[in-house]
Amino acid sequence: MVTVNEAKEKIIANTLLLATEIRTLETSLGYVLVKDILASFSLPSFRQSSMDGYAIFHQDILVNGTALTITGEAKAGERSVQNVNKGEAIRIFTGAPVPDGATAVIMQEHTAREGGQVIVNEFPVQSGKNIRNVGQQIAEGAVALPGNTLLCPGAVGFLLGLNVDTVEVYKKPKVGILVTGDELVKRGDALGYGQVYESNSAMLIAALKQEGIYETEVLYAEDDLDATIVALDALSGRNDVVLASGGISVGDYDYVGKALEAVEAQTVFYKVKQKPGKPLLFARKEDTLFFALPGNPASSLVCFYEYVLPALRKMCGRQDYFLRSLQLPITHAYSFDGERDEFLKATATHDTVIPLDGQESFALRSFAVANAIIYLPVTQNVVAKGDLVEVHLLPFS
Ligand SMILES: Nc1nc2c(c(=O)[nH]1)N[C@H]1C(S)=C(S)[C@@H](COP(=O)(O)OP(=O)(O)OC[C@H]3O[C@@H](n4cnc5c(N)ncnc54)[C@H](O)[C@@H]3O)O[C@H]1N2
Ligand code: MOO
Repeated sequence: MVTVNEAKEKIIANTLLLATEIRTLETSLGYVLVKDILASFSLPSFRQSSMDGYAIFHQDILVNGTALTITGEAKAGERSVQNVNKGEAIRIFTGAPVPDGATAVIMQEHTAREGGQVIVNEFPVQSGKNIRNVGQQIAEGAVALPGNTLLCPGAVGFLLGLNVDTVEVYKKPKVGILVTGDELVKRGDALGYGQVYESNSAMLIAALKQEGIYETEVLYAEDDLDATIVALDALSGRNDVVLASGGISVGDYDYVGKALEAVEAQTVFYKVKQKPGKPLLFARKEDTLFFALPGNPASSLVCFYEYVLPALRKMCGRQDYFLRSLQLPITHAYSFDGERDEFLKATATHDTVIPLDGQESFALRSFAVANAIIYLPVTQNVVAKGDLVEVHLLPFS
């Protein structure tokens, strides 16, 4: 039996980076860059107006109400290089190239048009006003995004603006799920006495999708050692991570531990001082990781978020692999006995955390509305209303 922190350390120490691949930018959301990306040209690549108005030479404006002669027009997409001379103005629009000689753009609202002239109702005018300079966002040759950046929608847009069309990223893992339990019934089938609908595989697949992991497969094994070995062997041969659901406790029909031994996966730890999820087993065979998740649905999901998800994120190159953690005051007093740290399903608001009713490991009802997990180590087994507690935010929050 290991502590929660020991379990996390052992998992992270046994998790290696996956291979890399080249992806188009459009399919790279949620992937992590392997190397720095350099800007192959400056952004903006030309001096750009940030307003609709008039491009002028700012030193022409010596008093409020100065009149300038309009000599041309520059709209966004203008391809010819224009020029502004002293005493002149060029009508200009947002995003258009600023004519040579212009040192400021006066926004339209600060001007009045009188025939061929524009009256500038602004004084003094700063040099560079409303002009985006070449390279103001990023200069040619500079690091546009460093290696290890997790690609978000903003990153996709930024890189496309730099004409980057493919990126080298860490692959996402293939995940195999083994479902055990003779009491389980597939959805759609009639539910007999003593049976429950199999829901862990769909729940785990949903949690994987939230991480952008879509290459998943599910195998079912009846409560039988040989069947469990055959299924585990098949899954371990073609996946980076294998999640087993159920059959990991001490009952006569719990075969997952023995089957892991039979497929020569080395147990790194079995059992964690925690509630729920005590019988969690973590094993490794070469680069393949095995997590035997306790069958109780809430135990399975807590173990997924606290242990599996950090490993998956680390494999994909992420450096912030644990759930985001913060301290919040708890809204209700809570205490527990025993020697196991507790994870409580909870609702976190911007300034408090509410522990939910229904913390039993078979109950998913609380998880269905939770956006956070409260982590209470045994050293904090009595908390009063308002005490600060450690809160782990779930990915959807
Ligand atoms: N004598 C002991 N008994 C148990 C201990 C213990 O230390 N000594 N630990 C308990 C704890 S804690 C947990 S958690 C469970 C874990 O047991 P298993 O991993 O072997 O899980 P199962 O027995 O297969 O199932 C438990 C429970 O969850 C339901 N289940 C399982 N799989 C699914 C699924 N895919 N979809 C929906 N529901 C599922 C199953 O029907 C059971 O009700 O062991 C305790 N016992
Ligand atoms: O892992 Mo168990 O979840 O304490 O029922």
